[in-house]
Amino acid sequence: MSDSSPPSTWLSCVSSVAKTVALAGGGAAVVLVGASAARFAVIYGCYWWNRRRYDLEKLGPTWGSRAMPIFDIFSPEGKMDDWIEEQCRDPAKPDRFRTVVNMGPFVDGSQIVLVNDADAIATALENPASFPKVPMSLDGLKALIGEGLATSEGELWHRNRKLLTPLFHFAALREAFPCIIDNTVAFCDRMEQQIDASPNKQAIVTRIPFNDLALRIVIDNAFSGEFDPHWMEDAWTVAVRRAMDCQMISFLLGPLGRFISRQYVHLKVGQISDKIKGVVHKRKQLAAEASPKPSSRRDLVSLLMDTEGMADQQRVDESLTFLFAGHDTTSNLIGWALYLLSKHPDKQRLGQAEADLVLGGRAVEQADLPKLQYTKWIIKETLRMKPPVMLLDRLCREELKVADVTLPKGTIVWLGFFFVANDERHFDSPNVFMPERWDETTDTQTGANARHPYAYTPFSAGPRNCIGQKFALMEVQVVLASILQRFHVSLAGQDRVTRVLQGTTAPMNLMLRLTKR
Ligand code: HEM
Repeated sequence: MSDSSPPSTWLSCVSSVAKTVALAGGGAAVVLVGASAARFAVIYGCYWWNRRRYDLEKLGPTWGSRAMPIFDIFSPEGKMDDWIEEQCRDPAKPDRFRTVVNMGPFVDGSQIVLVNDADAIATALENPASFPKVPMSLDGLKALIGEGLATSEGELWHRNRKLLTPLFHFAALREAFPCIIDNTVAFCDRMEQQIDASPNKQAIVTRIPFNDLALRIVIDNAFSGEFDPHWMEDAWTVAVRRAMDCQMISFLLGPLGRFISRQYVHLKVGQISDKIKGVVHKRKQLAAEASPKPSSRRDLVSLLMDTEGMADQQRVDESLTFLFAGHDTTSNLIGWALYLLSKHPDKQRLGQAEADLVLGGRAVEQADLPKLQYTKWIIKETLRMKPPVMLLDRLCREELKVADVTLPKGTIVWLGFFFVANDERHFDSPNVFMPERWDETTDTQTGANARHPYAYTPFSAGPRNCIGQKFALMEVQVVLASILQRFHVSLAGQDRVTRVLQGTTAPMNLMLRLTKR
């Protein structure tokens, strides 16, 4: 078009482009809304049809009539958790209303039932073939971490579990210890510098610095620190956020949504995978040149490299799994523990007194861990009251008996660890933060009164329990003892902390004030 074109020609050109874009956008929106509405109609239709198979009288009051619960778990207010807690904790409710709770439809139209019964949880977790992970939930996770230990099943899972178990043996944990303490001391030093530099001699911290610390520890342990932790933190945070958003899109739009969201998540996860592949190739090259490895420690990558016949993609997926499973969980546990300690200064003082007695002025050593008993109880109690994983979903490939209710094949069960561990049928005064309850010398729930072994399973149980449990407990014990040794922790401002599900259950709005002791 020449410079001399009259302005009206320009205008009509722009306006027709705008019209076309608006029409296309409007059309797409109509298609999306129509597709979602149709999908919901089918889901609810299937759900109402399915409900005939249930003795609804025996399922507790329903949440599902209000909404599809799967969407509420993404809401920052955590309304559904509060509702469940209300139901489960109300002593006026008949027992069975607290044991089996009708949670409404799953995204494929099947019935979700929350199961708060230790016997039923035991049956489901001990028989993964009859009660596998829910394929549709796994699908979302696979977009993020591929087909690693947490998302694989059958023979592949079995082989990988056997292969990766040595990473968590006593000797391997001993090797991992220096990296945990070095990162923790550096974290405490940074906090002290912030306090010294601030006019009112305090540091205000959210849950982010704990997240960074936990991620650094995993990166160092799994990859011998071969990544830039800042880059990895940012990339990982974006990837997890995208995966959470995309789960919603896949649920809303079905297979098409799943396809689109996978591509979107992959744009970020692909960058992380490329970095991991880079480490794998570097190690291969060094092995070929018979050069010494950058680290003589057997980290995750070296273990994966030494496995004959393992494809590089499998190595990447296992690495992503450890990044995912190994840092959000522990950082949230640290955040929740400090939150509870800030609300219970008397318990905090007991933890500080123990740190003073065992450590004096020096850093934690591995031999101190068995002596830091009170710190261990704080962790156990935090895992009971504020577990990073509140429940797990499973698909019933066979009937599941829960108290006097039989759930038919095809039911999606939510195994409510959290609700069982906060039920007065298993724990006295469950709403009270009482680390001392874990003192085995005074525990009244022993012998014939022994607590049900599945009444407290924050790391899950059975063959698919958490492989990183010992590592996580060691890490959190070191971090908490070091913080208690050096700082007072209190809430900065009003308590606005709520639970939010971001992969794991995180303390949203956590704002702590650290001052030097
Ligand atoms: C407070 C910290 C942690 C908590 C509460 C926790 C909790 C859990 C739970 C409940 C499961 C079962 C998930 C399911 O069946 O769907 C699990 C599995 C798993 N966890 Fe952890 N975890 C923690 C820390 C860690 C760490 C530090 C690592 C690794 C370094 C790790 C690695 C894994 C892996 C790989 C699985 C899958 C195991 C399998 O399926 O065989 N976790 N975790």
